[in-house]
Amino acid sequence: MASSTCIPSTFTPILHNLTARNSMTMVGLLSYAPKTLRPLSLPKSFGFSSLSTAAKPPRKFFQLQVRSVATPAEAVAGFDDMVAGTQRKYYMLGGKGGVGKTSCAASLAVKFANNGHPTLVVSTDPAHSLSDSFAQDLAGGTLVPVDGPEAPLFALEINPEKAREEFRNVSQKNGGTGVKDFMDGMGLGMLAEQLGDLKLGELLDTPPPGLDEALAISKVIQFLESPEYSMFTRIVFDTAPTGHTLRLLSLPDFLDQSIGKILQLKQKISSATSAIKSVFGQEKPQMGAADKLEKLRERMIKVRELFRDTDSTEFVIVTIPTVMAISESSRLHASLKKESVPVTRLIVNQILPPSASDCKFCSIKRKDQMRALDMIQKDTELSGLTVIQAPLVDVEIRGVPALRFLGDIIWK
Ligand SMILES: Nc1ncnc2c1ncn2[C@@H]1O[C@H](COP(=O)(O)OP(=O)(O)OP(=O)(O)O)[C@@H](O)[C@H]1O
Repeated sequence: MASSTCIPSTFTPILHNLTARNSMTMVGLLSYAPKTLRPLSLPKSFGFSSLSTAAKPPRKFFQLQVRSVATPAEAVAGFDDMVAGTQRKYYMLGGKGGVGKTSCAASLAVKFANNGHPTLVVSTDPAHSLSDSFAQDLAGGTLVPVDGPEAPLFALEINPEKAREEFRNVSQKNGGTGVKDFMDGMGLGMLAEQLGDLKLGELLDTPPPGLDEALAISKVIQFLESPEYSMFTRIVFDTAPTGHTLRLLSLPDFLDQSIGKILQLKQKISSATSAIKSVFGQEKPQMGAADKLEKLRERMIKVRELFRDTDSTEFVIVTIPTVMAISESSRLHASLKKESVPVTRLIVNQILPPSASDCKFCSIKRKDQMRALDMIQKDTELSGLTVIQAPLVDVEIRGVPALRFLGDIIWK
């Protein structure tokens, strides 16, 4: 089957060279025709084997060597399903550190935008790399437009520390030392002892791992409630590494419980202090903060619902072909399944191309990778997932053209 596509005429000589060496050279560079276009038909079933960099972009995307590697992604991934409809959908990409979560998330966001979806890509990983991936400064915790794609694409890097600080302030006013001091001052020591039942002190002093992530996602939900965000029909999350994600899944329940207790206590404090106030004329505790806490609790419940909503949400696991990464992905999938989080796709990233067999080191490495891929087929957790194989390319995936390039390989 041939697919019609375009090549910038300014780069034709390079294409000719490549074509002369190998007639299957062209697939990867076709998407990167920026201004002057010339239609060209090429077989769709060729994959990339490597990409080499020239001095200046976008030229580097035209020095591409392609072999007739059938891209397994093609038959199974179903990007058409992902892009269909204007109802808002959320995609969460997660996996072990360094496997390519950010690159895959950013490439998906670019692809959605280029398919007409106003898209938001959000990083909730405390170690943000979206800015690096888009080669643009996206820091600051607000919506930043990404230059390049056809439909609007915005990025948001949530600052989890700031979110935690906010939470801490609010909680302290309601049930932490703020309330404790207040109650001690009021001679309400007995009531203060009830604070011992709360896991709140523990929560504030040694925040459970994953709290940052939960708060970051809760922050996103807060943003999404505002009209400014209503335009987005696709929202892609670049999440923190596996450990955080697993802890995050159990966290909403934990926080929900803790906050529920705080709010009950607030009720008691409120009635006790109003009685005292009527005698001594003291100030009431600040109730605005409790409302904020209630809001946080509501958002936590929404986070939990969002993660489990099969109609609008999909969690995509990203891995690499090593035994360690695949074992971790298997555990991640088991945990996601247990929590009823919808998962259908597994991206196996950074697969060495067959051409790597020319080098002894690469050839051994590739054999290892093939064994790891076999492991997926035998793994009871992973074998049922749609596996998308993405090649290791020999240039860093940075900037919208590069992400578009990667996106066209992965998301088909
Ligand atoms: N298929 C690929 N081919 C070549 N390089 C890749 C590929 N995928 C990712 N990379 C590179 O690997 C590095 C790590 O990728 P990325 O930041 O996407 O991983 P991550 O899983 O988000 O990492 P972290 O867990 O640290 O956030 C980057 O330099 C990226 O350009």
